[in-house]
Amino acid sequence: MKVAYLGPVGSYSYEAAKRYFDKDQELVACDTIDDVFEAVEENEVEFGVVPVENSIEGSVSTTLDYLLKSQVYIEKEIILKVEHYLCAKEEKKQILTIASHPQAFSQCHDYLRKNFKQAKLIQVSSTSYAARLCAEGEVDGAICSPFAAEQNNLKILAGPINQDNNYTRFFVITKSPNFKKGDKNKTSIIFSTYDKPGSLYKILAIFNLYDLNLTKIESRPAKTNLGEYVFFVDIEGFVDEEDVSDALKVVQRKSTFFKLLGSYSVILPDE
Ligand SMILES: O=C(O)C(=O)C[C@]1(C(=O)O)C=C[C@@H](O)C=C1
Repeated sequence: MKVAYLGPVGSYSYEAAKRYFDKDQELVACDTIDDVFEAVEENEVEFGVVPVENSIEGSVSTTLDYLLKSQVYIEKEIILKVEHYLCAKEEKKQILTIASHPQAFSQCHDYLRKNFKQAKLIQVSSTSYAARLCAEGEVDGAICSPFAAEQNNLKILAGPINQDNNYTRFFVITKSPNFKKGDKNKTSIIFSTYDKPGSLYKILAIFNLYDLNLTKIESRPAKTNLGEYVFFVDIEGFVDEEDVSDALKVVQRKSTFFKLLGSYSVILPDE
């Protein structure tokens, strides 16, 4: 079985994939999140692993947009504690350019403002690719994990340099889902509603009626007209539970658009 992830080896997406899949699965590195979704959609791989949300920086919009437009489902959620380090080829090198993923730069914003206000920040597709560029001498420093630093023979100059409580959620996506219940379960949907007073309130009232806890609600542009939105909602509970399935039936009836993204269990971070 093949599993696509945002590569190269040593990205946090790689670490997330390693947490869920065992050695028998072949991990296939992709250059971008778009490539991961396309590899799954085009049946080149059975599964993909993509970052979806970070506790400091919020949602990964590319992932949300693909969840909306592609025919893939969420099979599992993996939460990782993310600790970023500033790494370089040599300890004494002056750091004028630093490469990393935009999410990682945001998660280390305070440290960078304080210590590297003058440095040029170069956004690249993943933290492990940043480590590779640094090893190749393209940039002076990289923000990445200790594992990515080790893979690329980089030295750790400082870290963890991210803000506290830095966690990222990853989804395992697939075209043929096998919704399996675990200890901690969630169900994710996308819906849109009418452009009328109280429409969103009425949908939220359904969750209230069935006593369901929402763990996330976020609006994204529907990409139709300015001011039209879709809502991404995560609900605590599994689709085979009566309250969840009954609530979703009513939500679907009251929505102008409805998509079930999946019902899945969550792998919590190692502390
Ligand atoms: O660059 C990586 O290592 C990734 O897996 C991407 C990503 C992200 O997009 O959120 C994953 C986890 C961290 O929050 C920073 C970057």
